[in-house]
Amino acid sequence: MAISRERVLEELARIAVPGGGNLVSDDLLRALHVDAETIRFVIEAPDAVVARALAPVEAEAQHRLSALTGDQKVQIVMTAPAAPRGPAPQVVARSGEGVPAGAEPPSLKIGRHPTPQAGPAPVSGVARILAIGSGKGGVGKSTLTSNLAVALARQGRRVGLLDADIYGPSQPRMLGLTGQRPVSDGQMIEPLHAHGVTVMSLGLMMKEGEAVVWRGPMLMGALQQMLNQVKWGELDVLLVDLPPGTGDVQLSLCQKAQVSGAIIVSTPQDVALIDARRAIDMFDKLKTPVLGLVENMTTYICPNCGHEAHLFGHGGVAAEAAKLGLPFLGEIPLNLDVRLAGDEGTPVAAGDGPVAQAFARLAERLVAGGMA
Ligand SMILES: Nc1ncnc2c1ncn2[C@@H]1O[C@H](COP(=O)(O)OP(=O)(O)OP(=O)(O)O)[C@@H](O)[C@H]1O
Repeated sequence: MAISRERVLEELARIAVPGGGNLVSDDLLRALHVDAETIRFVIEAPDAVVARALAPVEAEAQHRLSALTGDQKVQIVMTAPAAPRGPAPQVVARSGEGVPAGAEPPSLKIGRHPTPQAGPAPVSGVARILAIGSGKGGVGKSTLTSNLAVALARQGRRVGLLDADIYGPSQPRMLGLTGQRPVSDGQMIEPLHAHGVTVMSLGLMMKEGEAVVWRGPMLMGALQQMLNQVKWGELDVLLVDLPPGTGDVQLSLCQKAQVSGAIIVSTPQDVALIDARRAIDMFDKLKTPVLGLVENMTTYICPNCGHEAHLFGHGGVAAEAAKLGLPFLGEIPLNLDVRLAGDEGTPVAAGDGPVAQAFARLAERLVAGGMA
């Protein structure tokens, strides 16, 4: 049985932490994400000493939640803010996906302090950087990014994809790269290639079973390395798959790189749209142009009877785009093949059929508009 976000919070509020209080009342939880398949969150300790003291609390949370739900995978990450100085991030982390068993991460140390730079800089050889964002997790941002990348590559564009979703890097799985590691000569990283797309993921740089959460300067340094120490080659467009929400990664990316624009993905429900508006506000504040909105998981057509249903509503994102005076870039149907293809490592956009066509239309629109 899958349990709700409210039930997760209720259970976590029962877990006492050293010194009194509980995980919820002491405001130690970050980035809680609950969907039918996953319960994921970060426990953020004020420092590394407290993080170590909280290890039994993390274990209890893992145990309690796993006992409550048979269906959802429970992924907990413990982190403490980076120290003001020092080369390595203070990570006290476990769990995570996309990291192949047994494989060693490349020798290049990722997660150092950023090197000073005057302002957002271009990435050598990369003509455009597009940030793919969403206010809310689980709306299909990573799915859209991988499929859009493949659709653009099929139209002859030279495409790169940077998976910067540090809370759950899923691109290695979605693009069929699980088990592969990029190599590095200690200075530069050789990216991977899948379905015509040049790919790099923060997830590929981590040790097995580790989900690293950087904050502030460490995160900025890691992103800077992903942008400048990866041999991207000549690209027409680099798509950056952001974590959900409005956090440090978004901020770091827009401060460090000349981002041409952001595309916001949302499902049509009001709750998702409220979060999408927050993401749009954030990009406005960061002076990154929002190029448009995409509605995901729109119309569902029953494969058996052809009946058309709108499980999450329909048209909400187009209406919101019109209200905000932003382009509506297109809609992607809710379709089982999208998930299955993503799980199997060959995005649906690599094949034929109505969903592949929907991604192809989106890609055409971006190319025609000079955005990709
Ligand atoms: N159009 C669609 N039809 C069917 N399933 C979809 C569709 N879009 C996404 N999904 C599925 O929904 C789930 C969440 O998608 P995805 O991981 O892309 O979301 P996300 O917004 O990137 O989430 P997060 O930011 O939390 O990683 C995945 O299992 C994916 O296969």
